[in-house]
Amino acid sequence: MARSATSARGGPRERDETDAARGAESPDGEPDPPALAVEGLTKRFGDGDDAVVAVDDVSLTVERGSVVGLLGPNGAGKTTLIKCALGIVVPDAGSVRVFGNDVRDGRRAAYADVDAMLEGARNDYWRLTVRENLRYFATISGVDPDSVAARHDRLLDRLDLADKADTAVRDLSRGMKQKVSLASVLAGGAELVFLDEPTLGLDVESARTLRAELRRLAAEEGLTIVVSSHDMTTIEAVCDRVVMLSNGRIVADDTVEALLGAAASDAVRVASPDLTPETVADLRERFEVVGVDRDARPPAVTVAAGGDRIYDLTDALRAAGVTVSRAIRDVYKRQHRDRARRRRPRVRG
Ligand SMILES: Nc1ncnc2c1ncn2[C@@H]1O[C@H](COP(=O)(O)OP(=O)(O)OP(=O)(O)O)[C@@H](O)[C@H]1O
Repeated sequence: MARSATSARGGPRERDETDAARGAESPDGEPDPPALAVEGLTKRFGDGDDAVVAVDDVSLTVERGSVVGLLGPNGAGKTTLIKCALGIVVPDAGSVRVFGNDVRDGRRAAYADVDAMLEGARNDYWRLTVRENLRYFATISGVDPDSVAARHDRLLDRLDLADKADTAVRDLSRGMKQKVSLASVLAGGAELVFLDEPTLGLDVESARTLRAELRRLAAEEGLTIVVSSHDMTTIEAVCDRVVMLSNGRIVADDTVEALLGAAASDAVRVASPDLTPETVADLRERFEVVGVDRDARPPAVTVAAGGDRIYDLTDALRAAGVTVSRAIRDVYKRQHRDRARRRRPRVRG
């Protein structure tokens, strides 16, 4: 994947650390609008038979202070969705509101508190030291770097980079460079941060460290984060909520616990008002259907689809026009436990 970078923030403005600590309610007592509200977003690339609908009528709200994961296989539309949200790619249809500001009414206001790391990296300046990079990115974000010096110290400390603060980035390991990328994105005090495949290219250990530090930073700094990944481990470790994309559409939106728990248990109980006997029959041809609950509201089907098979399942559901309301694992576990108990032979003494 190409290395690219962005600063989605608006033009220069005076800003200090008190901005970042804004409350969740406006002075008139009205609840603040969500950090991100995307409505009916569609983006098509190409024309005719070659056209690809990368993002297909996606609506999504991200509340302030939440950490939301966009999960899906390569080509699912995660990067395009993020680029549309950032105004880097112009959608064919739909609207994007950032902290209540419609981006069509003015990018500067909408993106003043937003920053992003795209496609796994940010173009840090390898000849500059770590701290110089943070000061540089704060400056181009419109923030006086001296006013956020304490924040930079804290970031370096949290990311275990303090003793590398005066080292040129080119002399750091791949994992450390990635942490500098993350610190650079956070250097200007953005409140809404998009991280597209933040652990891309990292070895297992570095990825684990970055995930843990990201989770901690999100909690400590009260950030709103949208993280995209094809890797469930990253989403599971960092996010509260997961939005699963397949072929440009949202096929599931639930807590990480519910959705990834379902995948880990090798089965998914899918509830949807769109489930019909025909859909279930189609699913039986490709998957092991271990339970059908037609009387549930909405109806539900439990399908064996562990690991990457969950992507096949979401594709099949999407092809059948089924939008998943909920996916959970406990019912499946209970069913199996009960079935196993029924099958267990009695041992006579
Ligand atoms: N600039 C472009 N021109 C043409 N097609 C594109 C362009 N950008 C993305 N696409 C296509 O749109 C679809 C979604 O791509 P996108 O990069 O958004 O997916 P993704 O989920 O981020 O996957 P990956 O992790 O592989 O980047 C893919 O079929 C991709 O080939």
